[in-house]
Amino acid sequence: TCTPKNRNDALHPLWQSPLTIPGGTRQSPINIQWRDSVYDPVLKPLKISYDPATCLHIWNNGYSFLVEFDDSADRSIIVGGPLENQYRLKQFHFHWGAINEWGSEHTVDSKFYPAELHLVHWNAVVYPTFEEAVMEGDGLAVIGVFLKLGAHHEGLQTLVDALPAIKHKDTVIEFDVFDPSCLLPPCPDYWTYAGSLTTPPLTESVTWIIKKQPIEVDENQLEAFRMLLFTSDGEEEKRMVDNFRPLQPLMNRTVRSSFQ
Ligand SMILES: COc1cccc(CN2CCc3cc(OS(N)(=O)=O)c(OC)cc3C2)c1
Ligand SMILES: [Zn+2]
Repeated sequence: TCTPKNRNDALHPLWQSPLTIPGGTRQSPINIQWRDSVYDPVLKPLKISYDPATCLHIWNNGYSFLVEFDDSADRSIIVGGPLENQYRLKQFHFHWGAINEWGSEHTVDSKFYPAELHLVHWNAVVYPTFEEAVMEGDGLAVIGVFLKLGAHHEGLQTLVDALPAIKHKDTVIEFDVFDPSCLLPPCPDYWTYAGSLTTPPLTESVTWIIKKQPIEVDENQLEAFRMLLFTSDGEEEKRMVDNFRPLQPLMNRTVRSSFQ
C-alpha cells in the first residue's frame, strides 16, 4: 500500500483533501488545556439573539447534517464576547463519534465528548457575502457546545425527529421554526481562540467561542445521529460517524477564558 511519505501528505478519508493546510498557523480543532487558558477581564458577555422564524431547512451534506437560516438580514445575530462586530447566524451542525468515548472536535484537558455542536456565524458588517467572509481572518465566529451523555434533551428531540427524513447524502426537508438558543447551556462561561474551519476549505477565518458547560443528551438521541449515512440513496451504505477532524497544533496561540 502506498503510504504518504509523511502524515502531512495524508488525505483525510472523509474529504480526499489534504489533512493539513500548508503553512497553517491557526488550525482547528485544538485541545483546550484549562490551566493554560488565560482569564481576560476585557472579554464581554456574549449576546445571542436568534429569531426562530429565520430557520429554513435541515439537510444531510454528506459530512454532517446542517440546519440553515435566512441570513439576508440581521435577524439572528450574536454580538459582544471577543467579537468587534455583530455576526449573522448561517447554519449549525454537529460532529460525533461511532461510540460515546469520542466524537467532539475540541477536547478539554484531552477529554473527548461524544459530540459537539457548531453554530456558524459570519461578519455581515464587513463582508458582503458568507462566501467572502469564509476567506477572511475575522470573517466567521463559531460557537462550540459540547454534548455529554445524560438526560433527554427536549429541544434536540425536534431535530432528532427530522433525521430519518434526511438519512441519505443530499436529502433536505423544510424546517420552518426552530430556536437554536434551546441548544445552548445556561452558563455564560466560554473559552475563545483564533482558529479555522474544521472542514474544507479549512480557511483560517474563525473566532472560536467554546462554551465551558456541556449540554446533556440521552443515548437514543446520540444513536439517532449515528443512523445517518455519508452515502447517497442507492450507494453502499456508510454510517455517518466519526465526522470530526483530528486535533491540530496550538502553535503560537493563547486560549482566553471569560471566567476565572
Ligand atoms: C468558500 O467556501 C465555502 C463557501 C460557502 C459555503 C461553504 C460550505 N460551508 C463552509 C463552512 C462550513 C463549516 C463546517 O464546519 S466547521 N466545523 O464549522 O468548519 C461545515 O461542517 C459541516 C460545513 C460548512 C459548509 C464553503
Ligand atoms: Zn463543525
